[in-house]
Amino acid sequence: MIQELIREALEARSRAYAPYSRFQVGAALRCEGVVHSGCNVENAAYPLGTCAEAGAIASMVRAGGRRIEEIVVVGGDAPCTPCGGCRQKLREFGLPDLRVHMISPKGDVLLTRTLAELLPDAFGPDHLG
Ligand SMILES: O=c1ccn([C@H]2C[C@H](O)[C@@H](CO)O2)c(=O)[nH]1
Ligand SMILES: [Zn+2]
Repeated sequence: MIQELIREALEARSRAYAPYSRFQVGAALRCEGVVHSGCNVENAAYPLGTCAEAGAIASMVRAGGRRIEEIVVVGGDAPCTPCGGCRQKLREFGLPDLRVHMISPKGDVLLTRTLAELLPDAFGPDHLG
């Protein structure tokens, strides 16, 4: 189960475009049994760079998916915890109990957190009723 996500996250990371930070990130999520992945894509206009999580979410939405069931993120040797913006993007399609696994470049799980732990008292789609 998580093994496929780990494999795909590592594969995505190998395609990252990160010439400025040199920090390559990959993410892979499962939605209705289908795995979607993404990598960070930086830009010479620095603020326009996009995160790996955003790429995986865009792939899921393009395929018609709306619910993230589990996600794996891989960056460097320390757990690559999603940035604040990505936590909010995950909230759009993930329930508070969504498991976010952070793995090492070797594929070992370093840290697992729920989305609620990463983004407590989140503002989400429910607020707009
Ligand atoms: O969870 C994260 C954290 C960082 N990055 C990217 C953004 C930027 O390209 C590089 C350095 O911050 O890593 C991600 O893609 N996901
Ligand atoms: Zn991010």
